[in-house]
Amino acid sequence: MSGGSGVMKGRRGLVMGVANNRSIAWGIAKSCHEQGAELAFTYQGEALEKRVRPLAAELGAAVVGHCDVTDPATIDQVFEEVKRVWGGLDFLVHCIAFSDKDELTGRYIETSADNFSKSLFISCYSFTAIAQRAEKLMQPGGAMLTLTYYGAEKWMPHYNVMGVAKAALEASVRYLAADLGPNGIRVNAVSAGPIKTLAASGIGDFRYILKWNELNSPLRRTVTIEEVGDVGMYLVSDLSRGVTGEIHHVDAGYHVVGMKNPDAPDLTLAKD
Ligand SMILES: NC(=O)c1ccc[n+]([C@@H]2O[C@H](COP(=O)([O-])OP(=O)(O)OC[C@H]3O[C@@H](n4cnc5c(N)ncnc54)[C@H](O)[C@@H]3O)[C@@H](O)[C@H]2O)c1
Repeated sequence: MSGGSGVMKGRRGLVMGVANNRSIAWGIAKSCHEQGAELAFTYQGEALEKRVRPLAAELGAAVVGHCDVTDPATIDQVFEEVKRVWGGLDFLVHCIAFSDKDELTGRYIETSADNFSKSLFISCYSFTAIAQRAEKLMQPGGAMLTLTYYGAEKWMPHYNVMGVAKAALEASVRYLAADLGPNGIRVNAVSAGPIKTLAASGIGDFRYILKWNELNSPLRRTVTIEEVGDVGMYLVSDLSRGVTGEIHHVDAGYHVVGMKNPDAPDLTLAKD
């Protein structure tokens, strides 16, 4: 622990979705660690294992194995390992999404049935599948967190089927919160502004989206994984013990804006 006030001391959390040190999951993990949490990570496949293991070591965290959410046996294995190592779980961080890159450009209407199913399964259903396993390991005071984007609420260029998947994910946060609330387990989401990560690089014109947010958000900038991380940490800590079913925006205020900032430069200039 370095510099934190220790609000996460004694809490043990599973972080799913670290791909590298630019991942939002990594920002959340760092913040939880700084506040005293004990962490465990999963990775998706051998290529990412090489990145995740050294990062986990940096935080003195455990690595509980490979998890591909399309393979339920790997989810079961990870939760069995968490149970074996810790016996229980205080919080869960789900930062997992996928869609075919070819359909994250152009028109939503072109979405194929196959990619629709795959995107909704990985980006939305996986949170429910994981919550089913996590519930069994949690006591009252447990907390679950997922990551969403404003493209769930409003049309965004190129976000397409991911917007539909995130809308379903946000609805599932509310349903899971209602299911798990009587057991004292909370379920929330952070709606992060655009950040340059591996997943985001698959979205068409992403640089343009970043620039637009920078010029038009109330804070006139974009956000960092550390800023998302601190809010994520708050939502899985006892500080937010009265909060559940919430979609908390960490987007420099962009979601309150209804029109282009008149002082922002011309759009064609902003695209460069
Ligand atoms: N970057 C942004 O602008 C932004 C904004 C809002 C929300 N989000 C969301 O944040 C979350 C994390 O994304 P990120 O931007 O940090 O990118 P990232 O590429 O660092 O993380 C995405 C993660 O999803 C995992 N994943 C994909 N398919 C999987 C599968 N089948 N099984 C297991 N894991 C799988 C990858 O391994 C990776 O670790 C995603 O839900 C994303 O939609 C991102």
